[in-house]
Amino acid sequence: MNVTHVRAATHTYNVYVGENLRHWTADYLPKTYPSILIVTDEKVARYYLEDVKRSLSQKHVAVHTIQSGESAKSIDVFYELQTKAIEFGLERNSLIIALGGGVVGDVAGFVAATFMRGIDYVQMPTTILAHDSSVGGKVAINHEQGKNMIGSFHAPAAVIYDVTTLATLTEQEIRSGYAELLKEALLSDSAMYEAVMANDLSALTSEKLSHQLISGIDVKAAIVEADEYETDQRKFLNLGHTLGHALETILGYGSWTHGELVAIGLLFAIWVSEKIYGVKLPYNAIYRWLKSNGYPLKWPSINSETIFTKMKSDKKTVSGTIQMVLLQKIGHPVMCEIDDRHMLSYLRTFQNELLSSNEQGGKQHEK
Ligand SMILES: NC(=O)c1ccc[n+]([C@@H]2O[C@H](COP(=O)([O-])OP(=O)(O)OC[C@H]3O[C@@H](n4cnc5c(N)ncnc54)[C@H](O)[C@@H]3O)[C@@H](O)[C@H]2O)c1
Ligand SMILES: O=C(O)C(=O)C[C@@H](O)[C@H](O)[C@H](O)COP(=O)(O)O
Ligand SMILES: [Zn+2]
Repeated sequence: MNVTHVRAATHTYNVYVGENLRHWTADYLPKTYPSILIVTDEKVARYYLEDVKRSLSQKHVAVHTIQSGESAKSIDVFYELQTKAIEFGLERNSLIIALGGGVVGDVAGFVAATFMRGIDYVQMPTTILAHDSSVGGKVAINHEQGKNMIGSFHAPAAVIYDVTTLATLTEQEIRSGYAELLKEALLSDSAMYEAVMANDLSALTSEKLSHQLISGIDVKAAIVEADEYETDQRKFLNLGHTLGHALETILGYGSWTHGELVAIGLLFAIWVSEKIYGVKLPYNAIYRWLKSNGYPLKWPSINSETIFTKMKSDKKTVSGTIQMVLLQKIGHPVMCEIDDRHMLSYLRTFQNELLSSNEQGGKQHEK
């Protein structure tokens, strides 16, 4: 088992990564809690809920199972969970366990952040993507006009990541989660980037995957430790998300996965970086890797103006100007202010280039 200690400015907690940890949940909780509410989703419940319940058998435990998928990051599910917490009798010293992927973690975490003005919660991630979402304390629900618009920072009391649960993920969810690993690699260094790109997702061993998840968690933890509340370098963790979040909102939550759209957003960020800084980044290699691993790299049927308008409501926009995370080279992210005229033109040209490379089966892109 691997333990990463996250020592952020105002919170310290452990991230445990290992096999079968769900059978020993009580051993990894930071303290004893008189009552616990487990929040999970209907798919995860089928596979793993009983194991977690059994591992807490001596406690006062209730379960609330929400629908599976992005649509659960809603004000209705948030309210439903608050009602459950009140009716079950959760108190200030109680615990919420978020057993599931990023959706369960984000909505249950936001309930924990706000119930009685904040109680403890523990993340038990069950997706590859949730190596990212379970660390760092960003919790939120969506507004129909914008992704994660209603939320808070609320650090977990611990993260218990049982990597054996990843065996039941679909190929699409493996791809989605791996996009965030690619993001962390691009923020980190060439060694991690090469290691991530060296894998064909259909042949990924659980040993290699665990190793890479730990690297991803370490990258994320280091950034969160340096800037817990995103006043500065934590913004870099949004690489690929300016476009990704806009598309997710416009397409309707859950019609594409978060990671699939982050993957397109990463390509766009790299493409814009090459244009603005005149640098050569591995656009072609990443395009080919994504393509050969089955990522849907088609441009969704939305025009650039609509996407541009949505991008302007990104959380990093300052005084109406889009601030986008770009790369000067691998491991060197920068924040770049992009005026409206340039951003619109980048979106249009990138859309056309992506379309034509898809038609030609991945034509080499020229800087
Ligand atoms: N808070 C953060 O820092 C942060 C970071 C990245 C992403 N996110 C958020 O995370 C969400 C995406 O998370 P996700 O990709 O984990 O989605 P998810 O939670 O919807 O899980 C994806 C799907 O896999 C199923 N599933 C989960 N675990 C499974 C398992 N072990 N076996 C089989 N099926 C399983 C779920 O039921 C769901 O259908 C987005 O809302 C995104 O905004 C948050
Ligand atoms: O932890 C962070 O900080 C991130 O930006 C991680 C992202 O992968 C994640 O999708 C996050 O929820 C986006 O945050 P937001 O503030 O842009 O909603
Ligand atoms: Zn993300």
